[in-house]
Amino acid sequence: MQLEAKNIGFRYDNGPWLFQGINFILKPREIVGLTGVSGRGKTTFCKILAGLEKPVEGSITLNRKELHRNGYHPVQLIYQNPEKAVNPRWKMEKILNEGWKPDEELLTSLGIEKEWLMRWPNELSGGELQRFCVARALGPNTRFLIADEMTTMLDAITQAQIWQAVLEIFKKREMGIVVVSHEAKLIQRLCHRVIEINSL
Ligand SMILES: Nc1ncnc2c1ncn2[C@@H]1O[C@H](COP(=O)(O)OP(=O)(O)OP(=O)(O)O)[C@@H](O)[C@H]1O
Repeated sequence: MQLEAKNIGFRYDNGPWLFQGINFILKPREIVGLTGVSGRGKTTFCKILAGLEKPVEGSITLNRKELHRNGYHPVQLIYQNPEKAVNPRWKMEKILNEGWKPDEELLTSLGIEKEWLMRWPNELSGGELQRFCVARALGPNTRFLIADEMTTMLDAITQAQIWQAVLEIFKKREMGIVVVSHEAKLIQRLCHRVIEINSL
């Protein structure tokens, strides 16, 4: 099982190319850091990897097969801002169970309190909301996780708790993870290798 980006090129509308000719392979049990100057297209590349944006050139394959957007996607993306990733008209319980039903053990390891399930998204802090987005993304069919500044907005304790829970699942399930972060220390601590988007 491998996630492969082949010869990827992208530009918005008819604007300048953000990047071209990107080749990248992510394997199970691998954590890869993705860095690069702001605005070079890290988030855009993450969206392409997760099938949320179509590349203008090249292809994304999982086990050499093209990915389709119907059903639960095996490549899950977590953004920096959880508010943008949830439906504000749904209560947290519905948001959590959108793709699968996370078990108690996962909820506890992510520090999600039962009482939060009955709230609306705007009744939770950013850190509390992000825990839900992480739980939602870690369904049994997730093979690759793309963490785009996933814990950037959070304090050090919440950041550590979330990463500990994610790393446990990473080991159990033999997933692959891409970590986008401007924090050199976090990248150094988590990643087996680091790539720069400009040099891909
Ligand atoms: N929907 C869009 N339409 C047009 N341009 C866009 C769109 N989304 C992003 N861009 C532009 O594409 C470029 C790359 O954006 P992207 O968010 O991928 O960069 P990034 O490397 O992740 O930046 P940062 O590190 O600041 O998050 C930016 O110049 C941005 O303004």
